[in-house]
Amino acid sequence: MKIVELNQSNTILNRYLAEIRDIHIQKDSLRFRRNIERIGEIMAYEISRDLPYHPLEVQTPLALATENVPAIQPVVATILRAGLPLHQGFINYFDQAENAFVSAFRKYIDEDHFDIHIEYIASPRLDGKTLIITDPMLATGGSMELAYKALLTKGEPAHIHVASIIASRQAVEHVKKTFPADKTTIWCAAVDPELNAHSYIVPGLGDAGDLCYGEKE
Ligand SMILES: O=P(O)(O)OC[C@H]1O[C@H](OP(=O)(O)OP(=O)(O)O)[C@H](O)[C@@H]1O
Ligand SMILES: O=c1cc[nH]c(=O)[nH]1
Ligand SMILES: [Mg+2]
Repeated sequence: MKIVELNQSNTILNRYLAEIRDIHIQKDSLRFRRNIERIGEIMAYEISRDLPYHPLEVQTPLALATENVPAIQPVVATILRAGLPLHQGFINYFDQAENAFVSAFRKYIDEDHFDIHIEYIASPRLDGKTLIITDPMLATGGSMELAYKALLTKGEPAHIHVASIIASRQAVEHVKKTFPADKTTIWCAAVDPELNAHSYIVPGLGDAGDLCYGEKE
């Protein structure tokens, strides 16, 4: 399975990544959401390199020009709620994309134990399409796996791009085990080494959903 770790290259993405991790800057929730959206735009640009292309003739005021443009538009799926600003970044670039939404949230049984609940799915048919599943945090990988399984009820995609901003090493291994190796690519801005007892990514950034939209009860 191909795994792309974008912070291994020096680009402006690393500035936005540093800002969403920063305990002081991340308190500005408008900036936090906008940084996540900007990272989504950059990830969409990077993933666009992997799409099929075909030549398109366009009429300029002076003559015909030919440009190679993406031959397909992906389906951009996201996991509510923290995925929303990342999703917006993706569709800023893939502006003709179809969209899918899945809800997944951790329901804690006690401090360190939780079940993941999927209660909502809205998706087009996925057969033969390129599916991008976006979620800023890939901690255990459980939400991503369950969201993918829920999306499979809408058909079998031809290719799957898993796009997360911060993934734990453990979650990358989990996706490798639970997604089809021959047609899945993992894209992340950073791979972090650990999970804590609460299954939060360390160093990570904290709770992405709460930082975007406030604490939930
Ligand atoms: O890899 P996992 O261990 O499943 O954890 C990652 C999930 O946790 C976060 O969502 P959360 O459950 O906090 O919901 P929220 O977006 O409503 O805050 C995040 O956006 C992922 O969906
Ligand atoms: O580190 C983590 C893990 C799950 N969800 C988050 O928002 N952050
Ligand atoms: Mg959350």
